[in-house]
Amino acid sequence: MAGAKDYLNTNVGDNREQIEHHIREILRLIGEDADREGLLETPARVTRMYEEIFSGYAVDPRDVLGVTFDEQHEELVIVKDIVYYSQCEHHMAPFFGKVHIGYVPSGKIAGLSKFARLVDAVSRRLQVQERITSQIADLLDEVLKPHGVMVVVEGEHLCMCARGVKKYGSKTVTSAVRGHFRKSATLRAEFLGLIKQ
Ligand SMILES: Nc1nc2c(ncn2[C@@H]2O[C@H](COP(=O)(O)OP(=O)(O)OP(=O)(O)O)[C@@H](O)[C@H]2O)c(=O)[nH]1
Ligand SMILES: [Zn+2]
Repeated sequence: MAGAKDYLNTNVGDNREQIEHHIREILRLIGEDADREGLLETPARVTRMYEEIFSGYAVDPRDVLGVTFDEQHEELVIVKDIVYYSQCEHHMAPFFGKVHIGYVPSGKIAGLSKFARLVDAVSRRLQVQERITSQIADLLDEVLKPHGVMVVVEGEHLCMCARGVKKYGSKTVTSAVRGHFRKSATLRAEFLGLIKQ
């Protein structure tokens, strides 16, 4: 199980100046004139974009789930179609899609917005889709201690479209199951049926 140090690394904004400097160097090294008008603000813009797309490094996802409520609803709860945007750790190219989360509470529920915040905290970093999927399942399992959790993630990877094999439109689907979902094909089928609607 990952500890806080595996999640909480840095606030990108604290390194703004150095990042701008290195982006400027990259512009120069790919053959651009970093001083031409159209590029003058680019290092600062890219750095601001990094602050957004890598904002997950400033967050411990457990804090996101910090507020929970005691509630005796021990039936399936699904939060589906949560949009995420991440960067693959191999090429630093975007991949994005939807996350579907189902869980069966065992006395503790989380606010619905917290599932979306959890998705952002885990995906706004360099990632692989499989790890996003299992980290969300493990964090929910750890914090809510539910009877079970199932997570399905759909993703389109630009490193497979814009370059390399150039297979535009192919989708990757990953899943993670914990607790009762592992044992019960009926519960998995109920979850999969409801996320398709
Ligand atoms: N499993 C997994 N693979 C990913 C993900 N994102 C990117 N990749 C893959 O990471 C692999 C890196 O392969 P390498 O052979 O080291 O890199 P490459 O030469 O750029 O590979 P090609 O993309 O085949 O040109 C590629 O097959 C990517 O499609 C992800 O989220 N999960
Ligand atoms: Zn990639």
